[in-house]
Amino acid sequence: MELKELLENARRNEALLQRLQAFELQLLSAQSWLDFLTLLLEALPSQFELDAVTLKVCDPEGVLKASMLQSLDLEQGTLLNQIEFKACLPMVKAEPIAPPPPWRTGLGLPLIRNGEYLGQLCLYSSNSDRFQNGMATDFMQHLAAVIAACLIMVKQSEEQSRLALTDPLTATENRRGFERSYQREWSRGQRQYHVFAMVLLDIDHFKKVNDIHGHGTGDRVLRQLCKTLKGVMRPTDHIGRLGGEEFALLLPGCQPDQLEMVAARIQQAIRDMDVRNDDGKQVPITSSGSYLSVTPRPHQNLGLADLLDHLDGYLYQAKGKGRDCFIHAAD
Ligand SMILES: Nc1nc2c(ncn2[C@@H]2O[C@H](COP(=O)(O)OP(=O)(O)OP(=O)(O)O)[C@@H](O)[C@H]2O)c(=O)[nH]1
Repeated sequence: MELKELLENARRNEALLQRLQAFELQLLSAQSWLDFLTLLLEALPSQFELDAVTLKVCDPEGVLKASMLQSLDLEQGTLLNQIEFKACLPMVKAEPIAPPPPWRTGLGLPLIRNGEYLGQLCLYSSNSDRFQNGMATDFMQHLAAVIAACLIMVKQSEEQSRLALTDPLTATENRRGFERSYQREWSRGQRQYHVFAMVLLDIDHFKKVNDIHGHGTGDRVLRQLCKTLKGVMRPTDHIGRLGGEEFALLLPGCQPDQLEMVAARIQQAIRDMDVRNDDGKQVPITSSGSYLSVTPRPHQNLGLADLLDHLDGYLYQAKGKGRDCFIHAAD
């Protein structure tokens, strides 16, 4: 190789190294799946002239997928189309791989952290010279090591955020978590003219349950209630424990004409709960609630606190009507 060519190669490598280092720094500051996956699946291909990047991850228990689904909202969830979640993956080396059509060349990079094989990053190009057998892959292996470390860090950071937004007794959203879901649903509703429903419900005479049967039974009622609610609601619905025995439900896409039926179903499911006290005796449970259909409009902002205040007035009426009663919180 001539000197001029060698110098030219060295200059190209130096420029690539600098771009990789800048990219790695961005990756290291990612704290959410959205940041991490956007960098990996969108910024990486555009900054390094790749035609496609896919990620295969070892996820035998489905924990990673659940974490990503929970963190990303519906529109951001399209990022997951570029990820394959596998129960187990064969170990690969950092080397060119056969690309799926229409790509001409590909490079597979193993993601390994502390000896644990986490998955594989696949880079594809339509340039037939891009990835060739025998090529040096040390820069890219360094990038893969940083990606593997970031994958673990983001997973931990997301888990901490999830815990901060979750009620420990019932594993439903706490007030902060529910506030976040509400904000997201409100924004999505504004963009897509989506309607959603809100229900505020409260267990009747819960103080008596605690007083007569003890706090252990009271806690069991709360856990059973949330399990029951999950059974009659859609997986995309939200349950928030606002405090004590008061819960708010957010049902995206629930049409106004279905809401009364949905509320009646929830009320009946709570009546049908089979909760036992410490002596195995059945504890009858009823609840009261209020419900409302919400249509977010552009340039309007109805905060959760105002909406809950509104629902609370009707919940108070439902209690006044003798409890075991759900009321439509019409304007
Ligand atoms: N077991 C248990 N009890 C709780 C928890 N959080 C709040 N509580 C109890 O819930 C009870 C709520 O009582 P009240 O607000 O008087 O309501 P209520 O007895 O359900 O009466 P109505 O709502 O009017 O039907 C209180 O006794 C609280 O101590 C909890 O995490 N576990």
